[in-house]
Amino acid sequence: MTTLSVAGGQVLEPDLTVTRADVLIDQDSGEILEIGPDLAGDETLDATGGLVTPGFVNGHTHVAMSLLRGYADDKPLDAWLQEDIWPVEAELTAETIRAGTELGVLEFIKSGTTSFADMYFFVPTIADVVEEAGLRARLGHGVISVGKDEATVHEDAREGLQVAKELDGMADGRIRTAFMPHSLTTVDGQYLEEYVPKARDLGVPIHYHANETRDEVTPIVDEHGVRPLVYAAEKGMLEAGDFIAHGVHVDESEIGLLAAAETSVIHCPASNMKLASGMAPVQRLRDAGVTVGLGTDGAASNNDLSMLDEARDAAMLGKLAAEDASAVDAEAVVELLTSASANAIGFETGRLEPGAPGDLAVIDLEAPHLTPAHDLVSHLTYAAAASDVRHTVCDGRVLMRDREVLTLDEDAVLERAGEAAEALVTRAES
Ligand SMILES: N[C@@H](CCSC[C@H]1O[C@@H](n2cnc3c(=O)[nH]cnc32)[C@H](O)[C@@H]1O)C(=O)O
Ligand SMILES: [Zn+2]
Repeated sequence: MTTLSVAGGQVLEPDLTVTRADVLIDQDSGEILEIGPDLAGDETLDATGGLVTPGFVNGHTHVAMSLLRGYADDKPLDAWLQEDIWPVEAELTAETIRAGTELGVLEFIKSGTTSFADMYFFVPTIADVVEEAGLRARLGHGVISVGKDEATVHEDAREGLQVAKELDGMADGRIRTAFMPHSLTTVDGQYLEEYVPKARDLGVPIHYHANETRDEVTPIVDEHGVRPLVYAAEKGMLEAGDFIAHGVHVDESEIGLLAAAETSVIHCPASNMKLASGMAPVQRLRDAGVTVGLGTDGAASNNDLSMLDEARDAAMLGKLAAEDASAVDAEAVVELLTSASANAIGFETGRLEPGAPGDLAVIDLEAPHLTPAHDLVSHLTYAAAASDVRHTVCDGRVLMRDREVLTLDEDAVLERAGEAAEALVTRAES
């Protein structure tokens, strides 16, 4: 057995108290062995002056959209997708996806994120990059029917099932999958009826965008006479382990449905603010017993992939939505950032305790904006930034040491991403 000791720091425990301790990880199993004083390991990571936190869990993203960062801003969801994003995405290739995924996961590692859920195209390529970079992910192929002929939709849906089946368990189990119809309005009901049961047979969860904008709610109410999440339940898409992205425009009956079904919601505050979609009722969801995770969504609607930024946004927006400064408090936000997001996407990560996966980040506290240290949970929510992350560890493997990423060549990734993005946009605009 080889071991890694993350030594000399303060450790954020699952009950959100902070203890001076070392964390010892078995690098063969990837699990945390012990948390306590003076734990020597074969390899040591210096956490002196730092806070050891669970690696952050990004519950909803489209990681390769990093290439579209800053390409199309300042539009609402529907126009943004149809006029700008989809025409460019039509030109994506596996090579472009590789470059964009490398760029996105580089940003994850540099900002302390160790696991994420992703919906996109060319998923086997995404899985290869995740494996090499050393992260943990739940991956799925986004299935859309609008604007496509029937044969193409069946092909798309079959690819969704195939990805869910074949990639599950890859990278020593760090890669899990889900079936991911894009949303309740972009996939016609007949396809949901046909393919959701097939995904159930594979035993994978279902993940989709839901109730993101009012324009997504109204057509379902008009056409089917029920709220979107009632419609989702009718289609078999609201079960324990499933998770929806956004959940902005949900009414009390839908909140009750989510809680009863044990379907989670991934809150994406930056994307919701930027596209002016609205504010998810995070406090009401949590009060009703719904598991709420946190996600960045894609970099084109954020425009960064830092979960610490997302944490602050979640706190600020949560208070505004509830018109209550005590809503979505710092402790709730740290749960959203770690254990709750992990629970939402079906991972055991997000907590530092013996037996849990060795996924963590060390935050450097020796900075003006993190001084004094009255309350480190408050600092994580309100004051810490991506650039404060000193080390990142996933499954017991050091992915970043002293801000040097060990699993990717940073300069090469940036260069390839710049070239791929430029070529992509040129293809789309010619
Ligand atoms: N196979 C599908 C791909 C879907 S991937 C997931 C899609 O979600 C899109 N997306 C990104 N952010 C959002 C959002 O906030 N709401 C809805 N869709 C989004 C993204 O651009 C991508 O097209 C197809 O043939 O089009
Ligand atoms: Zn999305």
